Amino acid sequence: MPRTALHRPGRHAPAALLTSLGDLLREWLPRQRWFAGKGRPVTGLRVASSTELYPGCLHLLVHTEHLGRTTHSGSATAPADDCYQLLLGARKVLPPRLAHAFIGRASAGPLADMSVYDALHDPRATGLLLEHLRTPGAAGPLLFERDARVTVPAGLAPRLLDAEQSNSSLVYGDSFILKFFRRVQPGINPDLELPWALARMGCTRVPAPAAWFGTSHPREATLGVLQPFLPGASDGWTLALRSLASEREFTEEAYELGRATAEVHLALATAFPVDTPSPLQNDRLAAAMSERLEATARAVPELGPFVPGLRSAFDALASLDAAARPAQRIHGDLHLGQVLRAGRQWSVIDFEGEPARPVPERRRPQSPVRDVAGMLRSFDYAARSRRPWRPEWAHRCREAYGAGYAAAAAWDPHEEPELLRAYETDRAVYEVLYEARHRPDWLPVPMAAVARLAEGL
Ligand SMILES: Nc1ncnc2c1ncn2[C@@H]1O[C@H](COP(=O)(O)OP(=O)(O)O)[C@@H](O)[C@H]1O
Ligand SMILES: O=P(O)(O)O[C@H]1O[C@H](CO)[C@@H](O[C@H]2O[C@H](CO)[C@@H](O)[C@H](O)[C@H]2O)[C@H](O)[C@H]1O
Repeated sequence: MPRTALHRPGRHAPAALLTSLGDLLREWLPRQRWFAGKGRPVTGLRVASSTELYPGCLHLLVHTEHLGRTTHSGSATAPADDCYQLLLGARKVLPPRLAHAFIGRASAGPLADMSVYDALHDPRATGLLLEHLRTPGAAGPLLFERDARVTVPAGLAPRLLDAEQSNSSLVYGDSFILKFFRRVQPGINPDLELPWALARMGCTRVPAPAAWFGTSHPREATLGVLQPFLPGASDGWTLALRSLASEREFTEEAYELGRATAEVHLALATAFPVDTPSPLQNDRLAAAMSERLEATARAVPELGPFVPGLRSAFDALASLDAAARPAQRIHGDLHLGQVLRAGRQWSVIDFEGEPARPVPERRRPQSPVRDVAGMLRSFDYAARSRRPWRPEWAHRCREAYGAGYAAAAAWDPHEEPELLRAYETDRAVYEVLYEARHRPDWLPVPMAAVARLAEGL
């Protein structure tokens, strides 16, 4: 995957650029949906890499520092230092068609008196990104690579998706979609690694990466992945809400979704054989889940009263013998928004794992039950996100999903009730923290599940 390229810095020294951009970014970054440090002021900013794609278009990797944060794993005030990928434009006069992308006017430094904007909204900049992906090679520390068997036509019109996302995505001519990772961590991103390996195995459940780019400086990291765009596809969340609104069943779709999940798991187990398959240690798993529960309760006080009830799910897991299913590579953040249906075929996307976890942890083999629990929680999310609540709808989806999974995998996740309950509980706890940080209005949705799970229901 990403090879090493020579580092050629941009025209302006990072420290000088910061004079122009520091104040603007300190204010703009925390307002972005993909900004992970919600609720904590940016206390430090550093430009780790700058590459001038053309005069007035800068590719930047920016480190932000915050006051401590509560991590997913429990340490209450871990030092927080995140790295973000930005594509910025700077113009003397911003044309009205880019007004919505305006970040601010630089008052000092090399960009003084220029209007700075998010260049992912600028077809000239995003067109050039596609051109680099079409014609692999290096641009400063950036290295563009492509699957030589795929032809990417020139001149495809770019459009930025306006979905509420953890990253930013650009659709090119309804033929390809480029995921531009926002929060960058060192190492290969599983969202390139897993679909690439699955595609090589002939697994058709995943759009195969056509091209990708990364950086070698300051450390190797994946920055973006181009895949075929599935035209006319709808995501599972939209389809589930549509089914609920029209009081239609979703069991057929859920069954097929179960099959698709199992097929992806089987393919992942083959593509990434675990050298010495050791059974997962339930007591260690339960301890990690309890730790996340405690940490989340510190960050979201509403969770406090439910902690003892929720912990009983982890205690039950700890007292079990080793899990029957060996650990393997999994999706890691499976929910209805991560599956696309085109015709009758479900495809699975976004193999990044839980965005808040460090990449090495996301790449670790885990129980496939974690993914199953993610999807089951998602049926519950859909059923509870609108009134009247339809718990029986979610229940029927659950059953159908398990049956579909068992039909393809020859084992039924419902046969491991303690493990499933522990993973569902852990997922609900993750969702509480996610919603508290990113979408506080949605907090009642996972909290309703928390109340139910704490009662052992
Ligand atoms: N191959 C694809 N074809 C069609 N639409 C896609 C494809 N990949 C992603 N999308 C759309 O882009 C959205 C965001 O993609 P996703 O990988 O989930 O990004 P994020 O990690 O930012 O949430 C999806 O919900 C889906 O609507
Ligand atoms: O941005 P990602 O898709 O990687 O995932 C994150 O955001 C999701 C919300 O967009 C969040 O999912 C939660 O809400 C969904 C409905 O919007 C629901 O389908 C999921 O079941 C629920 O977990 C996801 O947890 C988060 O990682």
